[in-house]
Amino acid sequence: MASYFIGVDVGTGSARAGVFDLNGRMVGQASRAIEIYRPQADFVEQSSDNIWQAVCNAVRDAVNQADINPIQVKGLGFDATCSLVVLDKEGKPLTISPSGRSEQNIIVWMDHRAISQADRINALHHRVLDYVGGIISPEMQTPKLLWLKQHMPNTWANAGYYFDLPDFLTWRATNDDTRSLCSTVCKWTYMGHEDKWDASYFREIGLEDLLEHDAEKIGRYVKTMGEPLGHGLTQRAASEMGLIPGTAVSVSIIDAHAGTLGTLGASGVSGDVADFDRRIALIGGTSTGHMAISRQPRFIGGVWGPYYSAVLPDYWLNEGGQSATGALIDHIIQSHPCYETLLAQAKTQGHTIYEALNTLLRKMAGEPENIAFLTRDIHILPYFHGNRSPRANPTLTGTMTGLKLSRTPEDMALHYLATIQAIALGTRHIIETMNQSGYAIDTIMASGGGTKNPIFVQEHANATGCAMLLPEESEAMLLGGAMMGTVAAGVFDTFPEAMSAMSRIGKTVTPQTNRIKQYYDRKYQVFHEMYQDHMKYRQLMQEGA
Ligand SMILES: Nc1ncnc2c1ncn2[C@@H]1O[C@H](COP(=O)(O)OP(=O)(O)O)[C@@H](O)[C@H]1O
Ligand SMILES: O=C(CO)[C@H](O)[C@H](O)COP(=O)(O)O
Repeated sequence: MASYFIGVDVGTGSARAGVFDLNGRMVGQASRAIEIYRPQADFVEQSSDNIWQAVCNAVRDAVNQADINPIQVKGLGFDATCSLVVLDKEGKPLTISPSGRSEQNIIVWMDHRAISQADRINALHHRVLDYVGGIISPEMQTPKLLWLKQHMPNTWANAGYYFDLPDFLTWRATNDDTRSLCSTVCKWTYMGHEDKWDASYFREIGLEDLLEHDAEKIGRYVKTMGEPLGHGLTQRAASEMGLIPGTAVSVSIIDAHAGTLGTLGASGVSGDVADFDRRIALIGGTSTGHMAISRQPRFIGGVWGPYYSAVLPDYWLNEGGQSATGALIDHIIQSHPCYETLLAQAKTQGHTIYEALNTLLRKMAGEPENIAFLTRDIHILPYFHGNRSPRANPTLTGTMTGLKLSRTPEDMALHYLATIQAIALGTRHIIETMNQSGYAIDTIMASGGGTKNPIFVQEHANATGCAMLLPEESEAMLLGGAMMGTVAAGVFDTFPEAMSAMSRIGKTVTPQTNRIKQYYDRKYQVFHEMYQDHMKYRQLMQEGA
C-alpha cells in the first residue's frame, strides 16, 4: 500500500488540507472558511475552536477525496499564520477581546492594537531587535503580550498557554506543547542560535513573568521543524480527523515559511541545484512574504531576521513582507461601486471576479504587452496597513492619484491593475534592499493565492525584472506541510532530500519588453516620490498641531 502525507495550512481566510504522495503530487484537497472578527479599527480576532473544527473537517474531506485508507496516512505537518492564541490553565479559550467573548481568543497576526507597545520596546534598543530587522513589529508577539498584560489583567492572570497558532494546532493534535523554532525565533524573540530566551529582554520590557517556571506559558521546549511530536496524533484528535492514533506529527511552521519549504529548493527545469543567493520565495496571500536564506546571518535594516534555522536547519532566513496585498486588492475592488454588478456577472459566467477584471483589462489594452501602460496616470502607494518592509513603519497609510468622477467597470479595472502594480513595486523595493546586503536575487519562486492570478504574476516579473518561477504544485504551503510530515515519519532524513524529491518548477514567467521595463522604472520613481510626499504632508500637519 502506498504511503501518503497530509499538509494542513491555516491562512487568514481559510483552513486547508492536502493529501500528497511521496513524489509531491496532491491526490486530495479540501478547505473550510474560518471566522474573523473586527471589533474595532486595528483589532482583528479569531477563535481557536472554530479554526480547529475547520482543520478537522478539511482533513476528513481531503482524505475522502483522495479515496485512500486512513492507515495509509503516515505523517502530518501543520502550518498557520503567526497569530497569538490564548488559553487558560486547562487549555480552554480565554478572551483577548474588548467584546469579552471567550471564543475570541486569537489576536490575528495583522492586528495592530499593540503599536504603542512596539514603540516602547523599540525605544529600548535591546540586542534581540538586531534579529528582527532592527525594529520590532506590532504584528509580532511580545508587543501583543505587553498589550494584554496592560489592558486585560484578568486574561493575564488566568492564562496558562500563549501559543503561536501553528504550535496551538500541533498541541491540539498531539497534546505535546513543544514550540517550533520557526515561530519562536520569528515572532517571539527566541534566540535560536543560542538556544535560549533572552531574560534581560523580557525583564526590560516588563514581561519577566513569562519566563517563570522555565517559560512554561510561552515555550519550555523548542524544537526544529520535522522533529516528531509526542506519540503522534492522540486518540481524540485522530477521531476528530478520521485518522489513526499515533500517526506522526511534525513540529509546526508558519504558513509563509511552509510555502518557502514547498518552493525554494525546487530543482530547475534543467535539474540545476538551487542557488539560494539568487532566489527568493514570494508567498502572496492576504499578505506577501519574501523569504531568502543564507549560510551567514545578514543584518538588513527593515527586513525581518536574520532568523536562525527558521526554514532550513543552519540557514539564516531574511523575511521581507507586505502586510496587505491580497487584502488590499480585495479592499480596492470591493469598495468600488461596480463591484456587486461585476461579481454577479462573473458568477453567471462561472468566473471569479479576478478573471472578469483581467478579461476587461485585456480588452482595454488590445495586446497583452499593453496592459501595464493602462495606468500611466494612476498611481498607488500601497501602505494601507502600514509598511512591513523595508520601511518598517506600521503607521503609514495609502495614497491614490489619478482619480476621476467615474464609476464604470473600466475604472474599477484600472484601480485593480494599479493596485497590483503598486504591490509589485513594493516587492521590487524589498528585493533591492536585500540585494544591497549580499543577495543577488533575480529569481522569484512564487506561490500563494495571488499567484492564481496571471496579471499579478506578470506584473511582478515586469516590475522587478526577475523571472517568476511557479511551482508544479501550486498549493506550496500544503506541500511544505506534507514534507514536514515525511521528515517526522522518518521517510526522508533531511528537508533538502524531501524538497528535491517532492517539489518541481512548473512554469516560468519573464518580464515582457524593454519598453515595459522603462515604464516601470518611471513608475518606481513615482512610488518613491509618493512616499516622500506622504511624509511631507505628515510633517506639515504635525507642525500645525
Ligand atoms: N482564483 C483567484 N484568482 C486571483 N486571485 C486570487 C484567487 N484566489 C485568491 N486570490 C487572491 O489571493 C488572496 C488570498 O490568498 P490565500 O493564499 O488564499 O490566502 P490566505 O493564505 O491568506 O488565507 C486573495 O485575497 C486574492 O487576492
Ligand atoms: O507574518 C506572516 C509570516 O511571517 C504572514 O504574513 C502571516 O502569517 C499571514 O499569512 P497569509 O497572508 O498567508 O494569511
